[in-house]
Amino acid sequence: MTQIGIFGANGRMGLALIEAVQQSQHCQLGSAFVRASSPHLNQSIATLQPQAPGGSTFSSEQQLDTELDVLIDFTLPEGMLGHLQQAVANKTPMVIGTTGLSAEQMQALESASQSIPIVFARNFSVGVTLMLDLVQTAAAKLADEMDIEIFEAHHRNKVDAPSGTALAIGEAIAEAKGWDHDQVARYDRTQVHEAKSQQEIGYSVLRAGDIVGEHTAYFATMGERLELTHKATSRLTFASGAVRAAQWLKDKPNGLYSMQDVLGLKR
Ligand SMILES: NC(=O)C1=CN([C@@H]2O[C@H](COP(=O)(O)OP(=O)(O)OC[C@H]3O[C@@H](n4cnc5c(N)ncnc54)[C@H](OP(=O)(O)O)[C@@H]3O)[C@@H](O)[C@H]2O)C=CC1
Ligand SMILES: O=C(O)C1=N[C@H](C(=O)O)C[C@H](O)C1
Repeated sequence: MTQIGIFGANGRMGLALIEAVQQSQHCQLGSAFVRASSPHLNQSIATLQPQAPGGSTFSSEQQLDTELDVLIDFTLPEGMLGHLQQAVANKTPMVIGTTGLSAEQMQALESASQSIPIVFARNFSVGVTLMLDLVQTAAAKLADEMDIEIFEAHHRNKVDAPSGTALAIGEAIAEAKGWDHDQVARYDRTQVHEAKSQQEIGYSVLRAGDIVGEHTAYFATMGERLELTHKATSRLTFASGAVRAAQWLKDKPNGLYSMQDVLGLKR
């Protein structure tokens, strides 16, 4: 049995991860960590997640259990970096789904992967993992005059924008086109008083209600438009993917892995 430690265990994804671990035949909930200052510290997990093992309680992220096989982090960038240092100090593999990382934070994650094995994915669903491959095929095969735009929609509480998944889709397209993503990404057109350029990936964002996560890549030209869309309707989809990644990661050598590696979809 793989013993899993979950950071941010009281969050939306944390609670879904507890459920996914419970559903897994190969994993067990080792620890459900919350901040040392959290009102949930030492509380019964069942008060927030009825699927939790009976009698289990939230514990402090400052008291990492060395018996854990894999740590999972879906928090915020600053929190994730602290947890990453703890994982490196304990030599414990880590699955990371936190989005909104800066280039420097991403670099810190990459250098940590020289010391421990890490799976990092901005979307742990099977559908989006496949979509990253499909958009690369479309970008490489469709004519250069195709306009490329990416739309994403999420719940009102999401704090980063565009979503990590939207950026992953854009980066995959830029790679297939041989473009520098930072040069071609357009996040805001309000100050741009000119027509769309041929080498431009436009992003648009919607935040409303309880939308779990929707992404569309558009490839459009005169008279036709191809849309590739993924819609997640349950956080358990991401959580099950992350638990699958944790099980896969357990005995891997140090390095940075993607969900494409986990699912065997790497080109
Ligand atoms: N890769 C993927 O497939 C997916 C990624 N995500 C990403 O996961 C992350 C979490 O999303 P979600 O669960 O909706 O967010 P929530 O706000 O519901 O939960 C965030 C959790 O992180 C904790 N946290 C925040 N900051 C810190 C910190 N500095 N130190 C320690 N803990 C901290 C919070 O603790 P507290 O309550 O005490 O503030 C809370 O437990 C986001 O980055 C989101 O984009 C989400 C879905 C899928
Ligand atoms: O914050 C979320 O909810 C989600 N975040 C990830 C992202 O930023 O792409 C993945 C998913 O779409 C849900």
